[in-house]
Amino acid sequence: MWVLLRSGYPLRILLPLRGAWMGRRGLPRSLAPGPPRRRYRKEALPSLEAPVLPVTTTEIRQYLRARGIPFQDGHSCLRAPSPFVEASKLKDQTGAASSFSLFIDKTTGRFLCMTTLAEGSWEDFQASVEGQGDGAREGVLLSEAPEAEDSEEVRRIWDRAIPLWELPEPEEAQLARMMFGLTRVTDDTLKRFSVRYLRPVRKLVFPWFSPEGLGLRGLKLLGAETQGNGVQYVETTIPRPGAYHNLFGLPLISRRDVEVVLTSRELDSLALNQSTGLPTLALPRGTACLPPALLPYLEQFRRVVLWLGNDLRSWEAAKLFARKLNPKRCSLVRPGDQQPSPLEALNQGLNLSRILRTALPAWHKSIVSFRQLREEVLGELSNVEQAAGVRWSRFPDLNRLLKGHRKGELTVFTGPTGSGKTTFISEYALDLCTQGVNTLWGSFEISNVRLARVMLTQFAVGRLEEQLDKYDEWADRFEDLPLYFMTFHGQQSIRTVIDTMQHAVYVYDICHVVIDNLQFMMGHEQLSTDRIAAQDYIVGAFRKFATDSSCHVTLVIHPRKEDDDKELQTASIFGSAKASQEADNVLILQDRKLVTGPGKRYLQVSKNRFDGDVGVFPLEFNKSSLTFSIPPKSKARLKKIKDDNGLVAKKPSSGKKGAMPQISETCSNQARNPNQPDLSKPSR
Ligand SMILES: Nc1ncnc2c1ncn2[C@@H]1O[C@H](COP(=O)(O)OP(=O)(O)OP(=O)(O)O)[C@@H](O)[C@H]1O
Repeated sequence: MWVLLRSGYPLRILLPLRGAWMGRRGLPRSLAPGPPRRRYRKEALPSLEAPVLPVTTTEIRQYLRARGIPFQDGHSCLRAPSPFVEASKLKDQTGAASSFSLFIDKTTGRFLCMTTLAEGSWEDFQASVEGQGDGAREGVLLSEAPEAEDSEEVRRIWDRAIPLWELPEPEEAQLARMMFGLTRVTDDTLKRFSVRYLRPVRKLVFPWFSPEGLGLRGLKLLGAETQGNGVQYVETTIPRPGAYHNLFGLPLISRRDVEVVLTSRELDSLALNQSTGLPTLALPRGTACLPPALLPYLEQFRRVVLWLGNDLRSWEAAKLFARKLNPKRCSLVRPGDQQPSPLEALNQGLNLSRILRTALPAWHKSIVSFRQLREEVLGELSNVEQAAGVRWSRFPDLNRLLKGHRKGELTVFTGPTGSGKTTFISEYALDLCTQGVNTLWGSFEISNVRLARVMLTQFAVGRLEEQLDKYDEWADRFEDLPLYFMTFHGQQSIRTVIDTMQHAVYVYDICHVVIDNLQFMMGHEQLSTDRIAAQDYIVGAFRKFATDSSCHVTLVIHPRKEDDDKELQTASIFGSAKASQEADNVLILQDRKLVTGPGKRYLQVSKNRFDGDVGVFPLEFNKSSLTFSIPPKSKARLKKIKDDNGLVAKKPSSGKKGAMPQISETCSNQARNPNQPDLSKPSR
């Protein structure tokens, strides 16, 4: 595979480093290729470069027409003859399919040549068309064939793994089938998909074959661990997840197939294919993301059914992925009691073809009737907890007040200068990110290095300066988080920032963007003479982005100057009331103590559009770990007392058993602090 080390977007990816994953794979030493090794990769994308404006589909079309390059319009890509085919030594002359083998992503302009597997950015494509091709091909298209050590390991594992039915002991085979829920999956199906079993570690092995059948590119190992009454699956991929672009099942797809069912797990694809006979593909990273690099492989399908799982998160992911695939050709299987995941459905003896027939079209016109919405409303009602969003693991009080972190919302966060806003919001976002919320940071004030240092310290919950020998271990784990940083620093135009965010949502399936802070977008505005109008415009742009992209935006805004002895209120947010009206949630970091609660700060949730609960809870800062979350053991036990504001906090008690560990109180919007403006009427 070829990859480019250049892109027009000011995003920097934290690429996972190698080395430590060998331990995490849990492979026996005999299978591990020698002592742990560490290789640093080059930055995939430049930092601090002037951002290049993204290209639009119209511009791509105009460019191709102006250059006399014929093209066909596809679902997510344009297809054109590949300028890389001639240069290639491959002699694939199978006619029309290979003559239009270049796929150009309509949203990003990135290209992939299916014949040579060359890929690159829109600028690189232009460079090769405009005669700088040879240089570009040699200099920019740097070869990234699977790394030799990976290939060796892939080969070693694959050779050691055997088909399930070749296990010498029938009991062992039976146990393995039970662990993976494969009792109803036949040997024929396992054979067709070339699934093997690695006995020493009791893991299933799913191969990743090159599209042209040129060999094994990678593997996914799946382990099953019992947890309570259920089973938890643990995945490991080679290469690392960010480079693992396997659409499992691709070798079984024929060029004539026009319909496919996408699943989030290989096991589901086995079940579906066996019981319906339909072409099925499993996404490499489940519901976490649909990398655009895979879209060219899905272009041939006129209909795509997404059946990703049986929870609300799978449903949300299916809706997001359908946008990329072109909703007009997508149908979605809604989770429900009678519509579990495909493997479960097979095991329960349900009719999978019938479930597929109930799939709902993903495409909605601008005006919909309740009939089209009723299934979605039912989904929310029957999954109340999931509908409340992802819950924080470090901040139970935030769960109590906000209930969770939901897609498509705008959170405005403010607090006095230097009070610890960045530090708090860093931990708040990190908490969600560790739970699989794909996060993009826009830190305009402090450098990404400093921010990453703060986050890493919070991640390790301790000072790393004093334990540098542990640095690699923590850094390796940190790099596996779905965390990305914009490389902007200082003033930026809102248009560029929003374009970058849109790009990140498309490419990395970002669900949470943190902007620290809004003031850095004010300077470049045409309207800078009227700073309040400029801020309103910017807040409106973030609001629209959050809604349209179904992505949560957390926006840090400085407060207006107020007397030091006064607490901040919603009305203290700099600018007009627009920010608090547009926001779904307003959080205020109060730079003072909650009467006798611990810590010198407290967090106030002063608006909560989801269910109206507002309230306060104290934050205790730990200087060595830079965290505000209270470690469960040392949680202060508190008893109720009233603070000046009429809000209720609880006072530390002697720590007797049974005392409440929580120190937050909620109050409904009706019983709010009289100093707060009435926010019960949403502006939208
Ligand atoms: N509760 C706290 N007590 C003491 N120090 C803190 C606390 N919270 C953060 N700090 C420290 O104060 C410094 C400033 O914190 P931070 O940058 O998070 O504040 P901020 O509110 O974002 O600042 P600004 O208003 O400049 O954006 C950091 O060194 C941080 O470690």
